[in-house]
Amino acid sequence: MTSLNGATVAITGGTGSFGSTMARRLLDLDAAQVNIFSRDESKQDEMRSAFDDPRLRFFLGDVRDQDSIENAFVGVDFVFHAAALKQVPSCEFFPDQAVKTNVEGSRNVINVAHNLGIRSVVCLSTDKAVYPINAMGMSKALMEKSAQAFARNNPGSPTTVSITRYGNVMYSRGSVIPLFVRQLREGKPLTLTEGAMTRFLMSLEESVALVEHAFFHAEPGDLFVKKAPACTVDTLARATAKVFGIDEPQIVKIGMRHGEKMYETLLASEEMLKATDQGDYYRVPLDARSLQYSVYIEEGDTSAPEAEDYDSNNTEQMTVEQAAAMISSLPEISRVIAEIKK
Ligand SMILES: O=c1ccn([C@@H]2O[C@H](COP(=O)(O)OP(=O)(O)O[C@H]3O[C@H](CO)[C@@H](O)[C@H](O)[C@H]3O)[C@@H](O)[C@H]2O)c(=O)[nH]1
Repeated sequence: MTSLNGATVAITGGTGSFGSTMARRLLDLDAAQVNIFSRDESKQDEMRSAFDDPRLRFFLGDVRDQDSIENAFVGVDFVFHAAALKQVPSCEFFPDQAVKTNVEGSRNVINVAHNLGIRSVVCLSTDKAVYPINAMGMSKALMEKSAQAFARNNPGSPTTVSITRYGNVMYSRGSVIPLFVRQLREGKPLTLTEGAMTRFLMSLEESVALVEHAFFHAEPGDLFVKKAPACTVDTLARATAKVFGIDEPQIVKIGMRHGEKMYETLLASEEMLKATDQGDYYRVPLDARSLQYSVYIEEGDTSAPEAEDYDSNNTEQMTVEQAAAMISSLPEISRVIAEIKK
């Protein structure tokens, strides 16, 4: 199989922002069947009626429960694993829950895929997994490690496990752009945590293309990172206001939230050293050195070269105009503007 045409694909967390965008893309690519696996029956119901496509199948379950995963994975060729606890504050308050879903749940997904001989599993990760300071990022970092350890320890597996790591996806559920839009519509000031904070910005549509690439081209344990521009939160607030014709928005400063960083890193300098530049993204191959204890201790990497990391401060920085152009191209923004005009 060299394309997704005619393929059966399972998406864990399939009702989320990423999962449902991927589902739409797969249907457009003529996938034979797309299995949506998630916990929330009402979101499944909404998605069922919004898509109205018999190729979508819905499976209730939880990545913490292997039996429920198996149900959804029988006959599947590819898995996109997007199910996660991803809110920084909730993981901060309930870190053990983040471990159960993001670490143990991911391991279950990989194990079931391996047992069923599924061709490829792509695990969704985040820049918050790099030099993590909050429980969400730490649990995602462990998910990445466990995916890589699977690849290292199971060279004969029929299943290629890889990782795609992204920065902030614009307009994803619960994120800051829809919040700014709501505040603008209600005539309220924009709440700014810390104006100088920077974030990578990318759209869901461009992000899912990398998952497709990983399905077909990943070597076991590969990590793919989508390159993206960034901007400060102040620029982001002004750009969102500009899209609605407001040049000087009212802004209140609320201060940094629990577990936040001033900037995010998509690739650590150590990863950057091994990365190959593939145009729109970087590929970091698995470090497949034997972890046999003496080799690990006595034969480190002697080259000790230097590299910079790839972070939201040293990537391309957008101006208000550039960020506004990016925001106004989002389908959600067109919908809001059409609603306002009604
Ligand atoms: O009222 C607010 C809320 C947020 N921010 C700032 O806006 C930026 C983006 O915030 P948000 O959209 O909440 O995203 P993050 O907290 O950066 O996390 C998102 O982006 C990650 C990828 O980096 C994903 O993994 C997470 O699931 C997702 O919530 C941050 O600098 C916030 O400090 C404000 O200025 N005002």
